[in-house]
Amino acid sequence: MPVSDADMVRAWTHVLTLSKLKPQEVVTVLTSDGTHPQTLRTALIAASTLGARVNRLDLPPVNAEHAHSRDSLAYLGTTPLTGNRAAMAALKESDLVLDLMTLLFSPEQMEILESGTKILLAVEPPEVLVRLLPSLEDKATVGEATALLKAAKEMHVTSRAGTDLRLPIGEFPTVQEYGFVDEPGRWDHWPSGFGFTFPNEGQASGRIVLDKGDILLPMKSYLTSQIEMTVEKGYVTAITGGLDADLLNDYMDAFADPEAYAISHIGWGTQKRARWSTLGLYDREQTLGMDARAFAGNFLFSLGPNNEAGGSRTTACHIDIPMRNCTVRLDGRAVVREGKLLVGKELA
Ligand SMILES: O=c1ccc(O)c[nH]1
Repeated sequence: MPVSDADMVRAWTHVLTLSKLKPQEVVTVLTSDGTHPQTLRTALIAASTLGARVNRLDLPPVNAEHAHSRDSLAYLGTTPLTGNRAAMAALKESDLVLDLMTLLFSPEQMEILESGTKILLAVEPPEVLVRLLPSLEDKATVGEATALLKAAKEMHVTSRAGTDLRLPIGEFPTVQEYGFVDEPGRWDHWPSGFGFTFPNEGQASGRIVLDKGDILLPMKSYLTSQIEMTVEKGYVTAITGGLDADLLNDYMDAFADPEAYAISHIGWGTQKRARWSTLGLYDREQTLGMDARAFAGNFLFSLGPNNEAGGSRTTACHIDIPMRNCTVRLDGRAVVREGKLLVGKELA
């Protein structure tokens, strides 16, 4: 559904206000060839109207010779900022970077954040951005979830399909994604609504059974057959099943990188306005699939890099896998039960 410029300016104004943008602060809008023109046009208007000093930094796309998908999260690590001192200097001198290109999981993103610059990623199409406008309630819900994560020593994920995955945690920080950047040095993604951490290096173990309807990203596919993964010492050591498993194995083989099989971030969706079924209503290249990552009650895990949380793995291959109908326990206490997000006294 098209979105009017007026609605998108109002949406940007809402998000920039939640991000505590002040007059005279420097905002740099980071763009590349895949940037959505309406998202860019309305970001510039909203930021300028709020009194910010607004720059635009347009960088050429990279990785075309490697990536098998045009999804901006499919091939990570190197970005147009790699080795680009002038661009890095401009971004580190900015108070806020609106990333309409995708720096996620890049060493450069971490370096910019360490300078105190805030980064907000916004690459979903305007109608998804407007439908999943962030709120202070989202921040509170994600904050409750990550507070439980922070206090826990082990995440244990099970399902009727056969998943039984043990994930010792505590070595890495938790990450909150609630859609705006209200503190210096913070990164976030608009739209979102989930929290996560990373398993202690080399300690994830057990079995994951992806069931029909679970989602693979960046494939943007709903499984029509089960995929079984064996997890040993933090890595997926076997991926078996039918055609869906063959397709995943073939895609991951292309990276020829054993680090691609490491368990990366682990958490669950808390966004009640996102839905499991939404991905099926979009063409593959229209969306990153953030509804799939954020829908309340999913168990979201990923394969590949962990540099986002200070880990040393920066593999280019990144697979996000939101699962339905899982039970997620933290030190024995359920936070999600058979795909239903538990809140308030249900968490007892
Ligand atoms: O917002 C995101 C998107 C992808 C990802 O793997 C984590 N967070």
